[in-house]
Amino acid sequence: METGNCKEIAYMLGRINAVDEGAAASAQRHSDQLTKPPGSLGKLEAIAYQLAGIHGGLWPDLQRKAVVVMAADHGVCEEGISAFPQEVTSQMVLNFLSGGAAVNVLAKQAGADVFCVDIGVKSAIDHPDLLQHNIVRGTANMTKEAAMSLEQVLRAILAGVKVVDELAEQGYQLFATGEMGIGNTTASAALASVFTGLHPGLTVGRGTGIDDKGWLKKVEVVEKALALHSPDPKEPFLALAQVGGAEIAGLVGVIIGAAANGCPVVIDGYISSVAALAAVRISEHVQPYLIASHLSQEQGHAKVLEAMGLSPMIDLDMRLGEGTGAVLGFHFIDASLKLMQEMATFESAGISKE
Ligand SMILES: Cc1cc2ncn([C@H]3O[C@H](COP(=O)(O)O)[C@@H](O)[C@H]3O)c2cc1C
Ligand SMILES: O=C(O)c1cccnc1
Repeated sequence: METGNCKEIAYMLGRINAVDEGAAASAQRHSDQLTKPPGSLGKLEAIAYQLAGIHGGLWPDLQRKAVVVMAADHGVCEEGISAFPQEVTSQMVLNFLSGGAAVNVLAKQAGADVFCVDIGVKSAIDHPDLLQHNIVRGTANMTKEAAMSLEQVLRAILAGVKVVDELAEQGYQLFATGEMGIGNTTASAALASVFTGLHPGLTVGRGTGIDDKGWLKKVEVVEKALALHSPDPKEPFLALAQVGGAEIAGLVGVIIGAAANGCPVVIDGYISSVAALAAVRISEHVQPYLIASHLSQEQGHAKVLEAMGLSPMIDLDMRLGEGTGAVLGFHFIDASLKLMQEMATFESAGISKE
């Protein structure tokens, strides 16, 4: 492994501070004085305590929001595991850049900005708004060889960290993970099996909408890749190289970067959650910075979230990715903070507690 990049990642991990439990406890004390039975706002309360803990006081300003969409291609597409052709990855990149994708619409509504990154797209795309961080022109077919080298994984992670460092420098305070990569639910299922120990029959989903026959094939493909590489769950960097994807590694960097900058990061669906689980396996210190947004329809998502001790805010039967669920989650984060800041207390409203 290239020692320079290893050192840089170790340095990033060292920048992650423990959250302030005292601030989280003060947030809860404040919340318990508001005109509602304690705990009755459920996860909206829990999120507020978590945000106070991350911020180190009451209340963070999270006006400037960014969703980072990592795009990459997958060699495993050769095995016929997606309902859509590989070209859709780069076609969708252009769609993100012209503002026409679902995530663009939802981000605009939530007051967030979309940043699209070429981290592993097969052919170069020349566009002034595309963040150019390509580390591989499409991964290799994981059923035949490692998807990437360890070096490429490290470079992808560092690229994700760099993107977030620059956005944090520009004043962004809240991040969401998004991705685009035809075939990436196959890589995600393989990694989910590695990290949870679940059989591919429980981690492989329908992705873009494959039928029963396609699903059986996809399970076989993941089984074959796992049999070839025998990835070790205790070696997350290597597992990412063997059966991962460049956008998944890039999102690991986004998550580490957000935590290192003291910013909460909202996790989207299956692919993003697998990236978050890989990040947690790299360093458990990132976990307190994670907020799960929605429960994807993709089989295995609930188990991946459970493995990190996360519980999603919403379940809208979505299965799109791009960061769509995470950006919807921004609304609930805003709602949580507004409630804490604007509700009356029992005392100020003259309401009896007992
Ligand atoms: C038009 C279109 C837009 C998308 N936006 C996200 N995805 C999602 O579907 C892909 C994963 O599914 P699979 O593993 O089955 O290929 C990813 O690109 C994911 O972001 C899309 C897929 C399509 C077709
Ligand atoms: O949950 C997701 O992120 C997802 C599910 C299916 C297809 N693309 C993304």
